[in-house]
Amino acid sequence: MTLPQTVAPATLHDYEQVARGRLDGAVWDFIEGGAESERTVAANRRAYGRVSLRPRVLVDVSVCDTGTELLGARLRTPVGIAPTAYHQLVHPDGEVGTARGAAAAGALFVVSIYASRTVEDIAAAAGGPLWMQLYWLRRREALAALISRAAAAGCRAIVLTVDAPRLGRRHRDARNGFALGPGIRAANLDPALTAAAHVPGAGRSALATHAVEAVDPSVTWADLAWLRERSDLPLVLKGILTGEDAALAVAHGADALIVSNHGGRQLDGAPASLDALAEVVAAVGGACPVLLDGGVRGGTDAFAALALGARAVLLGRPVLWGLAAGGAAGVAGVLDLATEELAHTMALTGRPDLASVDASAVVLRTEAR
Ligand SMILES: Cc1cc2nc3c(=O)[nH]c(=O)nc-3n(C[C@H](O)[C@H](O)[C@H](O)COP(=O)(O)O)c2cc1C
Ligand SMILES: CC(C)CC(=O)C(=O)O
Repeated sequence: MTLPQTVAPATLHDYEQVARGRLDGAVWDFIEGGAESERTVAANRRAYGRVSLRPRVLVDVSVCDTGTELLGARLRTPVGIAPTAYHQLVHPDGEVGTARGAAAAGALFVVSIYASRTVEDIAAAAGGPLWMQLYWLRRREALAALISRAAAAGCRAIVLTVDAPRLGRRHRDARNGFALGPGIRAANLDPALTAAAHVPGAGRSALATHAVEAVDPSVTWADLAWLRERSDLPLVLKGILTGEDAALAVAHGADALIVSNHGGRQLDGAPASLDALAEVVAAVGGACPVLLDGGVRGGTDAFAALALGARAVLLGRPVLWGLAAGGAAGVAGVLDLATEELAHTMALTGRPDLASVDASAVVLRTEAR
């Protein structure tokens, strides 16, 4: 599928407009919405407005190289795909389309535990590195089975999301009584495990009900050893927002961290991920790569996060906009556009490669109180 002829997206928000016109209102609310007052959703975006760039001039920028390395894999772009659930909500190809788009753009794809296509089908369509994201399920044998399956399919890292011992209170989904339709399911889990996600109820989100049943809120740092015993794959922790937890993650041998507030969908009142980045990078002290997601809506945002110490940035909602707008071509379009914008910002700031995109390239002002 290709984008309609009449649409020539110039920004990621142009994809958002196309997606909005195509999606059912409750699905749209599920994607766009956040927890409670959605103030962290807003904070994520506002933070990029407080960034000033410090351009250097008379630097040879005839070639701007966005290539990078992450956990041993070469990537054409540091802009990758954050794990988001149930891609078939927005396009029939689901995560297979997303994997094709990521391959076309040379980008990392982090596959959600709630992918609506099997990890084997996704891997067959992929051309670059895939990482598998997990929530800590109460049923540990299901978790162990999925880890083995992901490794056998060729996933190169396990990403454990640590900011969701329970699901954020998402008022839009509760009001909509949001539930999954019969045609969409978590393709990599036993259907019994996600049955509750299909049962609508007035005034509540079926996904929230399901998460209470499925996810173990008692898990602690000590349990990471259990994961380590089951897999040699690098372990990435997603959802770190403080220096204290970053230091604990390093002490527990994490191979990478993702600074993330889950796109403002978990703790309303959590800081903008961009504001949390410097604290985490300082605590990690170069021990492992730090990635960031949350509110990245173009190459200039990516540039700011990279300058403040992120090795890569991940897009959540924009990838779903691209998939809804044009399947694999839409996903590739979103990633290519963000990467082109990044290269453009690198040229205009006199930073021809990512090594030169350092702290001297930006000023992040603090928010006035
Ligand atoms: C519709 C949707 C579903 C998501 N599903 C997951 C998920 O299954 N696992 C996870 O770790 N994070 C999930 N996230 C959070 C994203 O990985 C990411 O942290 C967030 O979307 C980044 O913010 P952005 O959307 O502003 O780019 C989801 C986000 C959205 C919007
Ligand atoms: C199905 C949900 C639990 C996925 C998720 O993490 C989210 O919606 O933010």
